[in-house]
Amino acid sequence: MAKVHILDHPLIQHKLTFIRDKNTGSKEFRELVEEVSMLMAYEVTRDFALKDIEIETPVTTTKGQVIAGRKVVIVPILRAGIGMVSGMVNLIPAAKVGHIGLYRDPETLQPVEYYCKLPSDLNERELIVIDPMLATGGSASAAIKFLKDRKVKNIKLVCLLAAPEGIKKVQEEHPDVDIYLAAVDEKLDDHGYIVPGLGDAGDRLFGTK
Ligand SMILES: O=P(O)(O)OC[C@H]1O[C@H](OP(=O)(O)OP(=O)(O)O)[C@H](O)[C@@H]1O
Ligand SMILES: O=c1cc[nH]c(=O)[nH]1
Ligand SMILES: [Mg+2]
Repeated sequence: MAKVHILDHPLIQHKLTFIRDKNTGSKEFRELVEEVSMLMAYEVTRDFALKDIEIETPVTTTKGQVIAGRKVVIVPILRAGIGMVSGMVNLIPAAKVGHIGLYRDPETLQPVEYYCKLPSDLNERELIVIDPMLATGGSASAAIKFLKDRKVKNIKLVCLLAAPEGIKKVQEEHPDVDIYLAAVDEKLDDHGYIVPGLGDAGDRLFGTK
């Protein structure tokens, strides 16, 4: 079974509190989501392998370590996942970015696909799927299945908040995918919103209703 990593770093938890606050406006919300995503990228890349290289300092020759050619694709689930891209790309600048467009039907809560653009060398790369919200898990699970159908093997899922239902669904359907979260919330409400949550992540990022 894949691991669930809760990233309880004080900086992440501090910023998450203001992300949750309904009085935080779109500008600050966007900035905070970017900052938390960057901090999360730091943990998500912790298992990246290093290789030794020789360099010259102004004083002498020495060995240094660099990341061993790990190729990454960051895949935001549109729309809300877009809010996490810049923070992730800041720390993994060589990453390509693929997009999967899914929205959750408000009646059925089922994911509906409307867009896909992925790099052609997808299956030579490690994939990091990003979306602020893991609620029923339908969207994340569908996005991961979509990628696996294209023969991708190494996938991680990074979300800000999750409900226990969403974690369970992804773990059951994709036991090979590690999940990285800033927090696990209590439950879903009758409309499939995470409680206490942060509301509609896409609407708060983009100022829509
Ligand atoms: O786990 P689930 O129950 O599938 O819910 C989570 C999904 O819902 C939200 O997207 P939404 O459908 O609101 O689309 P948006 O990003 O365009 O706002 C969120 O960003 C996830 O993609
Ligand atoms: O709480 C939730 C659940 C799904 N999508 C959101 O944006 N928020
Ligand atoms: Mg939304």
